[in-house]
Amino acid sequence: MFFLGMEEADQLCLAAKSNDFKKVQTLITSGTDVSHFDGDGLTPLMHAAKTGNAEIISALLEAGAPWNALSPSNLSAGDFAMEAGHQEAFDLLLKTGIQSELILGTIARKETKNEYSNQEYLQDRVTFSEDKIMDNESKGVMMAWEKPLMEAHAKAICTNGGSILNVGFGMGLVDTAIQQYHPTKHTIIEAHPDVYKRMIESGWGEKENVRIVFGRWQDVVGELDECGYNGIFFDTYGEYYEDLWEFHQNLPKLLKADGVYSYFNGFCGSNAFFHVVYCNLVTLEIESLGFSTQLIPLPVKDCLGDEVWEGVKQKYWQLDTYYLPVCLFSE
Ligand SMILES: C[S@@+](CC[C@H](N)C(=O)[O-])C[C@H]1O[C@@H](n2cnc3c(N)ncnc32)[C@H](O)[C@@H]1O
Repeated sequence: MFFLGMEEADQLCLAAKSNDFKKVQTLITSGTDVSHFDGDGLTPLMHAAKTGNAEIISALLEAGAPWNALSPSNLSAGDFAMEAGHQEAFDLLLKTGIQSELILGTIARKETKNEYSNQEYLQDRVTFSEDKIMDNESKGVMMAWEKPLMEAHAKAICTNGGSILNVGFGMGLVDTAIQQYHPTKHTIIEAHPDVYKRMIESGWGEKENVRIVFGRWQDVVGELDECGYNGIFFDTYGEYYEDLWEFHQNLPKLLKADGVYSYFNGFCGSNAFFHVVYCNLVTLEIESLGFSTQLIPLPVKDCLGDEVWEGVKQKYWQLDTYYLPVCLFSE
């Protein structure tokens, strides 16, 4: 099976591919590079994930193999395990992904050069067209294909009627849907001056039940009604997981005891496994605040033809299913 003259790192890929645990162990012990990509662009961990060998996967992960390396077709080891239905392998990779994002991801993202995550976005111009808002790098801030998702979010948070809070106006899709449920009070926080100006120009400031709070939610959260909201939705732009987490810490003092919270669940929308890692991460962290989360699958494949992304720099969503979070205080 092993070719004379073959580099040790390639031998490691081959050993993982052929389920040879002993050889994998020997090569790891002799210091072989566990993050090597073979001629097909695959790492030893990807090969092990394809065959589903949990023993080899554990050994590679312990030796520091990167769980988040990507193949030429943008698939990670976790994607391979998921596609092949190898549950144990998938669970191991998921656990590693969650732990690593909790620790290393946070450290890396904190090293941002700006005062806050989306400082440049909030200071630059945005452009509006009928079907999207784009930032000044031609990245989609909000796009019309999300309309059915926004309608579903509105339905979820308006279940009990009453007072509703939305963070991030964008194209006003979720707010338009919220208005259809006739909330007694509808508070909208928006931080971008151009988006705010457009809200005012299009009459949102004159609606009887609407209160617009202009500013970053981080700066205006103290102006909100304590334990006053029956439904809350969060969907900003250019912020990180840590920002969402920071917002979540405010939930217990904003949401009524029987209130419903939801957020745009778009983290890592171009890789199925990374997305699962983030779905789990948010669910776990929000659980520590006393909430249970239900993720409702919504098919989105049909709204997303190639024409949707014409002129847009990044396809921020490439998955077939969107998981809409519905979060409630646990009993
Ligand atoms: C993705 S869009 C929201 C789309 C909206 N859900 C809809 O249905 O059209 C994100 C919005 O959040 C705003 N935003 C970004 N950061 C914010 C912050 N820290 N506080 C409040 N709004 C913010 C952006 O300017 C943008 O209008």
